[in-house]
Amino acid sequence: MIRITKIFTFETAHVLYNYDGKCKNMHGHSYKLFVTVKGKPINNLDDPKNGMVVDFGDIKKIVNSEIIDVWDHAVLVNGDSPHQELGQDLEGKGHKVIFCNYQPTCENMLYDIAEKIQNKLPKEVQLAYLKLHETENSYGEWFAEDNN
Ligand SMILES: Nc1nc2c(c(=O)[nH]1)N=C([C@H](O)[C@H](O)COP(=O)(O)OP(=O)(O)OP(=O)(O)O)CN2
Ligand SMILES: [Zn+2]
Repeated sequence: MIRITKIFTFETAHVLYNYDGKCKNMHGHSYKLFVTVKGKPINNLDDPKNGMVVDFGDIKKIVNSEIIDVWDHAVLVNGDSPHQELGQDLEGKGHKVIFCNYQPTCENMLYDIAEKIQNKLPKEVQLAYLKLHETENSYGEWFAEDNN
């Protein structure tokens, strides 16, 4: 079994409803996301993907379409909180708003990312690990063995 990792960056704003610190204010991060999948490398001379667990390019397509294209330069708001109104106001003024059904912390974003990616991976490949940096010094991790 081999693990392979692809790294992504995206620029996203968020606002934490009822948080007791500076992040109750809308602000942005240059998020850095590490996506690690595991599987057995293909061993077949006739397969163009010979030697690969999965083509890095295929991971890129999945993560881009599920996460990066959706969240990049958007603002994440907790749609299950009074911030729903704030989000609607911004959206009405032409801004890109993502209404989450959770508080958009690093932790909850990881759960969401894991669910979205797992649903799209080929069946012979498993999501093994995610790491999401909010800042250079603050990050969360998701491990398959903790969540399956
Ligand atoms: N457990 C969590 N704590 C905090 C989260 C979070 O998602 N999970 N988020 C925030 C803020 O959104 C933001 O990330 C600020 O975090 P923090 O590390 O406190 O910010 P700094 O600017 O001090 O970061 P440095 O990298 O240390 O400069 C708050 N807490
Ligand atoms: Zn933040």
